[in-house]
Amino acid sequence: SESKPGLLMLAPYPPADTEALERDYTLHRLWEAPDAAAYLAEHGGRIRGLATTGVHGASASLIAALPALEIISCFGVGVDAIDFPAARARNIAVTNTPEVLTDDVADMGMALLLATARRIPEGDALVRGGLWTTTRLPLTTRVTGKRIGIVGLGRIGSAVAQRAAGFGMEIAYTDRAPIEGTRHTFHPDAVSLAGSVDFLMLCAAGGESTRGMIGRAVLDALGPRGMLINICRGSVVDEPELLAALREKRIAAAGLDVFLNEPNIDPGFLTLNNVVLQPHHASGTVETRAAMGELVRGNLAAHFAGRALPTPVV
Ligand SMILES: O=C(O)C(=O)[C@@H](O)[C@H](O)[C@H](O)CO
Repeated sequence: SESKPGLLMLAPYPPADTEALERDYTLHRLWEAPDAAAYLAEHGGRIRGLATTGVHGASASLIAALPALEIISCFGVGVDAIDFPAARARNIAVTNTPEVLTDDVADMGMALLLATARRIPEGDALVRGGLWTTTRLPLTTRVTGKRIGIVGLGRIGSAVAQRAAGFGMEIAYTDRAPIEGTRHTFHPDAVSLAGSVDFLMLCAAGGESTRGMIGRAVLDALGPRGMLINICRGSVVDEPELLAALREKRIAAAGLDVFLNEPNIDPGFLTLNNVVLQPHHASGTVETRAAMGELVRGNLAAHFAGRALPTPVV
């Protein structure tokens, strides 16, 4: 039997995190297996832990292929890629990395909002292209004092609100229900919210309950001067509708860190000049990824030592 618990990794972690895990676990790197199904058939019975990411999660079929699985530890706060009914049915613990990434993700939200409103990538391209002597960047859109609508006033949404307040912005939000103790204006749905703001910031959890919630009605309510920022999950947006709204200028612009089918996103985004694109990197700072790695290891170590889990997903 393996002296160190078998740990299956679905996607590479930062090298320092993989090295640290290697010390305490028998690592199985599924992405290196030429035939994943054959690999799981051979080694699945010895896997007690599963190390996932916010994007590479645990399906019901993968969980079924791991009869000895005890814990799923996600390198990320978003657990929409994990099949919870399948995990619960086997009493498998699930953990994630909340809080440590909140500030960086909220910072990316404001960075995308400012880059989109002030057309910073276009200005950068104009100067690099040597066009400054002949071309003027069109006048852009003010952010300070404008109205922002936050879809999902959780940890990240609240951190965005805090930053938006620093820009003197008027803050409104929608969520499943009004949030106790907040002074921001509540809207019962995203259409009503979008109709009353200049910027719509998406900070909702992914998964079935929010899939495609930002569709044509919300985009048309946001309108031809409105801008959409997405720092949560591509699945929250009806992407073909977003592409059409951007092409037809039914909304002014968008700043996007997340998409459907990452990293093979819809090529329709690549030719638009009214969208700022990022490679799902909102938590991608040295500081935050190190803290996320520590939490992943902390949860695994606690589980295998029979201690309380630091950040269980309940
Ligand atoms: O936390 C999440 O849910 C994320 O999506 C991101 O912080 C990570 O980039 C992702 O988990 C990849 O590791």
